[in-house]
Amino acid sequence: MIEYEKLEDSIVGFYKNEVTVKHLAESVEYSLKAGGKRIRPILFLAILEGFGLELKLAHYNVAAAIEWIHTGSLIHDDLPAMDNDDYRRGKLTNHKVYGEALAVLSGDALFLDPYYFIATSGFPSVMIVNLIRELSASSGSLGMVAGQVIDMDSEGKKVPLDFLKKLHQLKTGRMLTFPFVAAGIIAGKEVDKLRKIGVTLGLAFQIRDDILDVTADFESIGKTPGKDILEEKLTYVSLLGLEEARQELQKNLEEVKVGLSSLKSFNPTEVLKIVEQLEL
Ligand SMILES: CC(C)=CCC/C(C)=C/COP(=O)(O)OP(=O)(O)O
Ligand SMILES: C=C(C)CCOP(=O)(O)OP(=O)(O)O
Repeated sequence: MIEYEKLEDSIVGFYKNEVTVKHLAESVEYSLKAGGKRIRPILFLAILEGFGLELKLAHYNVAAAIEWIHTGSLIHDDLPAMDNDDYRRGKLTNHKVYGEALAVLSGDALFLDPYYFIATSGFPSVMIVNLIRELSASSGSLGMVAGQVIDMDSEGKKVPLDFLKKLHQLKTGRMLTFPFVAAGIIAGKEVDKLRKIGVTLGLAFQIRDDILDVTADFESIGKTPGKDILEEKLTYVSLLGLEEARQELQKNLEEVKVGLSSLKSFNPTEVLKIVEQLEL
């Protein structure tokens, strides 16, 4: 059973107890504690359990590291130089409260601290190297950052669906694929198959976010709806329309479910529940 309090302790404990620069710790904690669905760390822990592993502190710490990079990316994504958003997770964005300089540095901390946390997790050295390689490739210039650059370049442009799919897979998909790959590395199980499932889930997740931007209200998403249209963002909805975007979401989620059910020595029940919650 995932212990959600333990997960929260791993996510905020390092900043609360070990970071001595007070306003840095406060700014990072503000964004970490603002809420958020925690889908990436929860997926990671649920996959480990699906393979029959008993969850230990080191697993919770890797889960926290995933949430740190994700939260750092949201702080940077909201900056005036990027999406210029005032609200995130139902609260004012980090730069609105702490100013742009500390917001940039808080994001920097959240991008870099995971490597310290994973390196000191106590896993065997080879496993640590593999986790670090995958996390860097998922979040840096081979993954999320590349996706964000392409996303910014694409504002106001019309491009083929394949291009948008690639963009979504880099910007959002990689950080949702990492929980699958990391769990595979730690459990010593089918990493290639898990990676494929993660890529599909990551794409589905961003299609869902594109749909919610048009259909949801502030209370349910905790951020200003309608921003994609305002900023002329390239989305599944702008390219395909709402109905086809919904169909694409469902198609990808079904593919994920089939993939999960095909894994050997794996109980997919809990992970399937998370996937089903993404249906709209
Ligand atoms: C390196 C950086 C800064 C990466 C940001 C990655 C990311 C997933 C941003 C959110 O996407 P979005 O803008 O589509 O979502 P939201 O609607 O939540 O802002
Ligand atoms: C990748 C995208 C679409 C940005 C938001 O991610 P989440 O929807 O997971 O945001 P939180 O719940 O963590 O706030």
